[in-house]
Amino acid sequence: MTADVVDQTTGAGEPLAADEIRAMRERIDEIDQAIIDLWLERARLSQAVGKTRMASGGTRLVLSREREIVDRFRAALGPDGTQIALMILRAGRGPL
Ligand SMILES: O=C(O)C(=O)C[C@]1(C(=O)O)C=C[C@@H](O)C=C1
Repeated sequence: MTADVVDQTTGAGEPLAADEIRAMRERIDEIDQAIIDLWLERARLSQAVGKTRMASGGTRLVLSREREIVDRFRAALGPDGTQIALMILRAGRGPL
């Protein structure tokens, strides 16, 4: 059953629940920003590694290293981890 008055922004049916949800959302927003910042920092580092390697006459990619990264994400997060790792890698080195 739905409460008589549902808070529009949180979707909660009671004021106390709405307060709790707002507090948890604050932390969720902080975490999301940290993920965005780390994502961008990692992409910049990945591009710098690629430039350094290619300037030294090396290869654009190191697939054994990519496999290691995909394996780590899959071991920690399951099948979603594989997808996340592939997106993270693409953000740095570009599409294969
Ligand atoms: O670690 C490297 O050698 C990188 O170039 C970085 C990175 C990555 O984004 O993690 C990117 C491309 C390579 O194929 C492997 C890994």
